[in-house]
Amino acid sequence: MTDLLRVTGAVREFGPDAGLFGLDLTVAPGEIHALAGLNGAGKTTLMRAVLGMLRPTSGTVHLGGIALNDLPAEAWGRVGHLVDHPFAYPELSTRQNLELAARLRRVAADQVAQIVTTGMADLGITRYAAIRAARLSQGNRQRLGLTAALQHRPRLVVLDEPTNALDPAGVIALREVLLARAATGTGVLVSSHHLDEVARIAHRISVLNHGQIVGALDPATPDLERAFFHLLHADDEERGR
Ligand SMILES: Nc1ncnc2c1ncn2[C@@H]1O[C@H](COP(=O)(O)OP(=O)(O)OP(=O)(O)O)[C@@H](O)[C@H]1O
Repeated sequence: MTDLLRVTGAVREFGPDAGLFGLDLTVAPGEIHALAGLNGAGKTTLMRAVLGMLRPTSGTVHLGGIALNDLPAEAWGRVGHLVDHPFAYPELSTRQNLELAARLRRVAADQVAQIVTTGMADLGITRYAAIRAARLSQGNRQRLGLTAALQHRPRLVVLDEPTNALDPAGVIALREVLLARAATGTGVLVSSHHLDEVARIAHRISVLNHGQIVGALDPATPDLERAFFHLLHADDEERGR
């Protein structure tokens, strides 16, 4: 089966210790692949490279077997992402923002209302449908961004620290949506600092350190935190740090 995402040898150096340094990664259909790593390890940079927001100086990114440069515009309608801060027009309501997001993802006009209604219910923001984005709390703004990333039922989902600012109910709602989507073949690349939460949803956890994947964690490992630091320390020792 073709991987929904394949990154091969991605390099993008910002400095001797910052960027991506020959990174390989895949996401298969139905797989939730989590990235864990300390601040500055390169998780966001990797996601930005995957989404064409920055260009690796070498290496390749393929989505559904097609190189990023050759990807037809409509293929982006099968991708959903939330990287950096959730974007929303402050003067538009939650529903209006989501309608726009759906149209940008090429959802047919006669399906937009239904998709937005279902998306808001999935992430628990229906009661804020008529509220202007400028008035939303940080967590509800995050839910709006997540709904925009997920409502059009993309085949590949890329989420950078999606539980940021979410309350426990939001964390559970997101978990349920991601698990349900993966069960129907969606591939998910997700970064998080919350190893316990990652362990609940991920099929695979890759650990990034200094722009490289230095190992994998088994989500069923009882003491994930310990295993995570063990991998990091072993890598740092190898690098002589
Ligand atoms: N556009 C840029 N110009 C220069 N340096 C950059 C740029 N983007 C990222 N970096 C640097 O690359 C490194 C990796 O940053 P990145 O944001 O990918 O880390 P991260 O793993 O997502 O960290 P965090 O967990 O803090 O979000 C950092 O040292 C960062 O300062």
